[in-house]
Amino acid sequence: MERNPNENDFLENNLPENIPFNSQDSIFSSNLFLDGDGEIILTQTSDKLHWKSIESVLNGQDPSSCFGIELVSKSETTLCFSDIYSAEFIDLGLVHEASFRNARGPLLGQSFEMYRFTIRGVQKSKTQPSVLVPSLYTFGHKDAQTCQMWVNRINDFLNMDEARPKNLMVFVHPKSGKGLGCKVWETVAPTFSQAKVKTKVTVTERAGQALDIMSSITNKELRSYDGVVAVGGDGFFNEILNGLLLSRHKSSYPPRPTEINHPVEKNGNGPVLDANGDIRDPSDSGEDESPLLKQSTNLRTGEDSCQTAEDLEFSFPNEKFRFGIIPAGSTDAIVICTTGARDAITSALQIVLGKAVCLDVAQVVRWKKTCTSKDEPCVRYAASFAGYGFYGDVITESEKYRWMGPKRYDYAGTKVFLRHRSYEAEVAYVEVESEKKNIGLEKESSGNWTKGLWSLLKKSERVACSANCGICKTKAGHTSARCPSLEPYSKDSRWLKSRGRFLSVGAAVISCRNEKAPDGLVADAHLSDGFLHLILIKDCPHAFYLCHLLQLAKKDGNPLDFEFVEHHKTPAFTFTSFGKESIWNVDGELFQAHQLSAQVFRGLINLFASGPEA
Ligand SMILES: Nc1ncnc2c1ncn2[C@@H]1O[C@H](COP(=O)(O)OP(=O)(O)OP(=O)(O)O)[C@@H](O)[C@H]1O
Repeated sequence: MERNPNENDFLENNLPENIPFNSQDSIFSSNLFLDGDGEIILTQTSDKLHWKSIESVLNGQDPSSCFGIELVSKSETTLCFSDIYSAEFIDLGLVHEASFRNARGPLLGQSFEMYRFTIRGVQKSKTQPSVLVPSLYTFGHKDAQTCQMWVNRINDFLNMDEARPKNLMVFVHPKSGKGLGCKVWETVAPTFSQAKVKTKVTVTERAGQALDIMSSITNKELRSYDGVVAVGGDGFFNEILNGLLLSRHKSSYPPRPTEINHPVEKNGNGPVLDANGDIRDPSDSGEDESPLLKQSTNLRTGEDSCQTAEDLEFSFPNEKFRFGIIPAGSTDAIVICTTGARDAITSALQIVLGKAVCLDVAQVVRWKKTCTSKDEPCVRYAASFAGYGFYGDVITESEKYRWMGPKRYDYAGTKVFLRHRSYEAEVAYVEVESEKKNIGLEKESSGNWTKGLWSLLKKSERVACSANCGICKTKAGHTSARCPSLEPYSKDSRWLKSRGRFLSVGAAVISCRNEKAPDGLVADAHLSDGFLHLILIKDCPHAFYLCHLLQLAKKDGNPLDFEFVEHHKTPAFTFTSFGKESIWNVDGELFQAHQLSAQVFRGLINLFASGPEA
């Protein structure tokens, strides 16, 4: 049937009988021209756009292959509104008919001059399900008004979606990773303008600048934004997170190590129970509170605070205000764990589409910087990891070689590994009921450096975090940032203690997947499970430690299934060093602490991300 592409007409109530649309679903339909394809019928339903080639509609056949010639385009496409981020009118121009592909390559079809509009959406990469790829469709019609009407209809839909950001603060770290921070931003900036998201961009000139801006911005101004985006690495994200939380998150601190009076001893042979455990409620901190601790309590109750009532309104978790990360760093573990990919475009698309995922955040409180310094609490928030010993030494060493870029971690890691130092320390952590059975199993299978039965059971129980993760969504749990009255642990919580020589002490908030450790340090850590995954690596022969590191570097490896490795899921722990060393690594940044404690706040922040695809 010969059709003139300029004879576009509305087909609603006028569709030929053989058009397989459910007319009840169909809100609106038009006969349009799709660039690179030909005439189509575009239909809008309550949640998607759908188009079908007019040829296939009229002839009831699929024209994607004809006489051995394969059409480049598919005859039928569906685009959910949740996957669309832009619709734009683009005036008069050429629109091309379907191109054919034969053995010699694509052949161009006829072209027509028409008014046009574009729709931009996303689709999953065929090879990597977590990677999003932008898609662009150009439609044509002889009548400008028809094009404009479609653009308005689609934009009305997109504007109704309150999850999508309209106004964002963006911080770009130009020297991040390989020094490509600005280039990365230039690559993704068009996505934000296409999606009509306003951005206030600051390219940092020094370390600490983003923190200063985030902490000094008034809450009123902050509320005019839908979130803040870091273009950089984990350390840069950490700086922004701290800038926002340090002055605004209201909570009492976890107890200091000296407050854990009678923790249950655990000398590497399973726990020894002590009925006299007396743990003070951290909110009853007593008279010897430091000024900072007092300030925190005041912030919580609102008493004697220098902040105005308006300032107090910016609370956490905050459903509206989200964080975003566009990866440009050396490790980018937070991006990999929250999007499943290390891809700037994927991150940008997830941001403009308004995806959301909750993230646990650890509050790390340093009580003593060195063994001789005075008690003075100093707080840092961590979104991925806090570690001592090996991890602290690697970060200290790697800072000397920042000029090497991401390779500095390999070099520093090798140097520190060859030194094979261990550190005397004491760690106390809150026992979690559901974890008791694991400790029992661990004890039963002890006696070997590897854990035999225990490792098999643990491996089969592993559930990695993924998009729409059931574990992260469970409301029940020992801790919830959504309910500020709930502390991560209670007055009755029992603390267990481990003292000895450690190669490292680490607490992972998330799995910490990265390109060097494909499953992360803790494969079954979740974005919002409400746990710190405490990993204690006891002093062991050099070769055994190497085995642990090799397992860490392997896909489906078992880095924690060694007798010298303890893994405890806990909402809080304390740490005291018994040597001179006191270097911690908090989200990849140096933090000197001789005595510290940490607690996790479940789902404290929201991120523009959808979680990794399984
Ligand atoms: N303009 C700047 N010049 C120097 N340092 C900066 C600047 N802006 C930010 N920083 C600091 O640089 C540190 C490292 O940044 P970032 O995390 O982006 O890079 P990275 O260390 O290469 O990546 P990763 O943390 O993923 O390993 C952060 O602590 C950040 O505060």
